[in-house]
Amino acid sequence: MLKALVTDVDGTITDRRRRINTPAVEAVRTLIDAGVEVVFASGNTVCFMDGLCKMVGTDGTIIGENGGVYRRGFSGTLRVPGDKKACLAAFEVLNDYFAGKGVELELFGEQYRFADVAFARNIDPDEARAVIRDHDLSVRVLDTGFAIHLQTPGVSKGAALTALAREMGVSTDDMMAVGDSENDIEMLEAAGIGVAVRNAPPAVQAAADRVTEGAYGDGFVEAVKKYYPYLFSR
Ligand SMILES: O=C(O)COP(=O)(O)O
Ligand SMILES: [Mg+2]
Repeated sequence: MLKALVTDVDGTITDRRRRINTPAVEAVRTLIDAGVEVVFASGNTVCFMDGLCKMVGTDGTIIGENGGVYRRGFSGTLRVPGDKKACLAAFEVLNDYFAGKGVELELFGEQYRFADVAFARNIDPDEARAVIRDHDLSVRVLDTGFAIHLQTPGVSKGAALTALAREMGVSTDDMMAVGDSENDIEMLEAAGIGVAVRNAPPAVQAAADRVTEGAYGDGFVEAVKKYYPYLFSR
């Protein structure tokens, strides 16, 4: 029996422009009202996630900053496995490199982040990876389709999911995870059932147990209805 649903946010319960998919919100509320725990897992900041949890109606259990932070309920202790200093140092290296090519990097919500660094997708992530490699930096470059993130190794939504499952007293086998992007791969692998929505790139689809027919929020709703048919039979 699936006791918890862990879902990515951007690209999974939104459309391609990041507008929330309202049937996806309704599906989440149906799960919550039936006693299924719903966890949002995102590259976004804690404050963004808190607003989302309040307005959708979850208990505030979150994985944020690609697993760089996680928390059980609104009032739980915020765990911070990520290392923002290392990510910021790597960002400075990238910033200098791209400035030399006349390209300015635009940070996203830096003052609200505890663990990872996010910036606009106006550069090629593979070029950023090569620069990080050349400088021997121990930092991962993640492209979510909405932003580029820097994160320390070992930190992922999947690692946070495993730690959170322990705090929740739920086995990861009893969890379903849904996602759309490379920052979701470890989470899709860690959960008992991993579902990729149709817009996910091939490597993400390959990491999933199932890929939906529909894309974005429509794919999310399809997955929820598939695994919880009894909640949607009327
Ligand atoms: O913050 C991002 O870049 C993407 O967020 P997501 O993990 O909810 O897709
Ligand atoms: Mg996403």
